[in-house]
Amino acid sequence: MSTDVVKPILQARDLVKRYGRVTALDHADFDLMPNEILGVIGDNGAGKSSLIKVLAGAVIPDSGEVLMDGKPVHFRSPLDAREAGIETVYQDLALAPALSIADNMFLGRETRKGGAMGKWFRLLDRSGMQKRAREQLSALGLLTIQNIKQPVETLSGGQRQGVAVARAAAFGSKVIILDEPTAALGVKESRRVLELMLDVKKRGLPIILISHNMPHVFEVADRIHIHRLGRRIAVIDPKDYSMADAVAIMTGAMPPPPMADEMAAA
Ligand SMILES: Nc1ncnc2c1ncn2[C@@H]1O[C@H](COP(=O)(O)OP(=O)(O)OP(=O)(O)O)[C@@H](O)[C@H]1O
Repeated sequence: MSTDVVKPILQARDLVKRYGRVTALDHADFDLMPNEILGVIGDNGAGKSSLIKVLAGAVIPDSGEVLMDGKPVHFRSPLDAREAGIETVYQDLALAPALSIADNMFLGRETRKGGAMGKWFRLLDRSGMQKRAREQLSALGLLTIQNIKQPVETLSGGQRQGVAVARAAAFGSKVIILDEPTAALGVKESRRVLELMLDVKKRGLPIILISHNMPHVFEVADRIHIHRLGRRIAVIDPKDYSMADAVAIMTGAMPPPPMADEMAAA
């Protein structure tokens, strides 16, 4: 057996975030291991979004620290987190409906043509972007989206989610955060998005999955972080607990198991 200790790729320690009198994060900890899908569950208002926004650079905590590969990082904006390799797909997806799939994939990160003319006129490298978008979608098995020039508004909800996840996978070099990726989808579309997540994981990118959908979380997550009243109260292996147990821990009806494995990993 290998004696190497696998270290978390992304961590948070002792995060506190207050909004006036509301304490959204109350000394919250977090650990994401390389190459895992980590489910994050918790009741409404437990502080999941606040936690994820700190990790994504969208919220600056009052205190506590975030570490990547064991080193403290100080995200002042979502751009800082993106530059560190963390890509977040929020529920609203932030896609531009009238733009094509390829344009959406490169939104805000357009590549420009080389050569004197290209540089002078800052010409977009449309064919290059389309080629990369096609490669990315096909690598993730999303080839049913046939035409890369098709406007995103003509796609189904599941296909849009696919584009958003493919974009995150294309640019996220370290971590992908998915906030309720299946919330607005039907059964078949949800299935494709869950498969897509497993594909992304197979390609070596860890995923943080925030979801209220227990069957989805239990289906794909390697571990489940349970958040309650602003902090992590447990991390469970879905093989060892039932969904009913997870909900009971989440709502305080059942005491959380000790955090021993987390202590060892830290
Ligand atoms: N920008 C804000 N201003 C004021 N209060 C906020 C803000 N963001 C979050 N809160 C409060 O902080 C607490 C935690 O909210 P948060 O959205 O992080 O929880 P959540 O677990 O993601 O909830 P949900 O599952 O309902 O989305 C809640 O009481 C919420 O009302």
